[in-house]
Amino acid sequence: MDPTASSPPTAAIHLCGRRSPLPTKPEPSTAVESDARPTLMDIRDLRVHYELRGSALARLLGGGGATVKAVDGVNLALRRGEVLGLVGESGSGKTTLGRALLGLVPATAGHITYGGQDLAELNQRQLRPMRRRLQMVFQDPHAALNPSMDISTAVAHPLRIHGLVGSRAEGRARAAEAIERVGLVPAEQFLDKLPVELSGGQKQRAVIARAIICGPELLVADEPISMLDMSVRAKILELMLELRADLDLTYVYITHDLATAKFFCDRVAIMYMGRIVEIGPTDEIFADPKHPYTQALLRAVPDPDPERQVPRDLPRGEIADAAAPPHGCSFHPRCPYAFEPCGWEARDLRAMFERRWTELGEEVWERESALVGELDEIEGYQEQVRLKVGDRAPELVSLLDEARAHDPDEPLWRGVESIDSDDGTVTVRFRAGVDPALGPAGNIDVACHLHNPELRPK
Ligand SMILES: Nc1ncnc2c1ncn2[C@@H]1O[C@H](COP(=O)(O)OP(=O)(O)OP(=O)(O)O)[C@@H](O)[C@H]1O
Repeated sequence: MDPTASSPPTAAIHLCGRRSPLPTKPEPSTAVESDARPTLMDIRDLRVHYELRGSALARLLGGGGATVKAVDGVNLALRRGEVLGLVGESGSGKTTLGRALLGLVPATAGHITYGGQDLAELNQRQLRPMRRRLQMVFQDPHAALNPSMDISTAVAHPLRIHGLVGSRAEGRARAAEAIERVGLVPAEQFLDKLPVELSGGQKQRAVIARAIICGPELLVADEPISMLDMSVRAKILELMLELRADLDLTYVYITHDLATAKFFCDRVAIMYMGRIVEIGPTDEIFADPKHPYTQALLRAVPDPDPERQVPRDLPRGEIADAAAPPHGCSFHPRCPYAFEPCGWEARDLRAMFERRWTELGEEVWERESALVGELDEIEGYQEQVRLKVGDRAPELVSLLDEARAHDPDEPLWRGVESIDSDDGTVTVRFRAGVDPALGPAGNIDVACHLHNPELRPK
């Protein structure tokens, strides 16, 4: 099989499976090609890491602290007027990246250049005037509106925060304009209502009115339709597209839902474990995804045609612990095409044994685990595993040979450089891993060694 071909692999990926009824994608609002647009915001090597303190007992014993690399080296030029989708599984870092772009979470490192300033270097006071140009639309419109504040006060709130209105009457008039602009007409019917009196779709319109009232340039919309009824989802996206054209907005659209990303976005960036692994024009990524993870994501989208058989293969592992990301390419433990430079390490050997014993059953597990020993000791990033088994070393070498012969297509074997036995110790050495960087594959940028001419299999 050609690993760079676009046929999707067999990994199963967790995604929101519900599809929204969507109208036909509208033509782009301007004749200017998306990639000819000027840059609105330039993000360079952005990192947002969270230090976890661990339990008091763990700290007492000298451990417990860990770092979650929620965003880990993102480079991105956001173009004025585009809709950029951030797509990925839960925990891939989409929300953290979106919030970092607005200065809502501090960057650990890197640069966010906007309006001639580096947002990553500004403190909260310095960020404040920028915030009216950078707004967020949250997933849950019910939680986003204060239940005791009427709609006109809630929508006008940002104007007051930024000192952009002189009187209450002026705030109310501006709120009425914004409310009408988002399709809540006549505005008088909504101004004095409390959120509880509005439907979910109406509330999200009010939230959008609040987001546009200060004249922003960028809206980060975090799953803005996922909590709404199917019947109103498409209407909210259509409204957002209209607002983009009328108000010259740029959107970052965060979603699990590839169907809406396909409809709504000019470009999509696929995130995995804090990094963008693929980015490019939406149509091209959907037609010919380059990264095995993107291929798996697209394969996981339910097919509306009941006649078409979509394989439902078992997932090959879960998304890894963000506090201990895999070495090299963080997708390699799940990737059916992983090969020599992808970053093999001790815990991949452990995962191979776990898969083997799950497949072959209890008897094999009992016999082989007694020989291999505690898998818990095969942990973390080590370029080699040393298993001290005394005079049973030849048996263990035979077991590893047998495991390879049983499943020669298992990618791990391509990463094993050598298996040696010496003085009662079996040493499994792995090939050195390389961190994949985003590089061009046609109009798409992809972080995968399969597309690196210097590394890909000949
Ligand atoms: N305040 C925090 N403290 C510690 N870890 C955090 C914090 N916020 C996020 N994380 C971790 O960072 C990683 C990325 O989380 P994030 O919410 O950005 O992902 P996501 O792709 O938006 O997920 P979802 O789709 O579920 O919202 C996860 O491992 C998450 O547990």
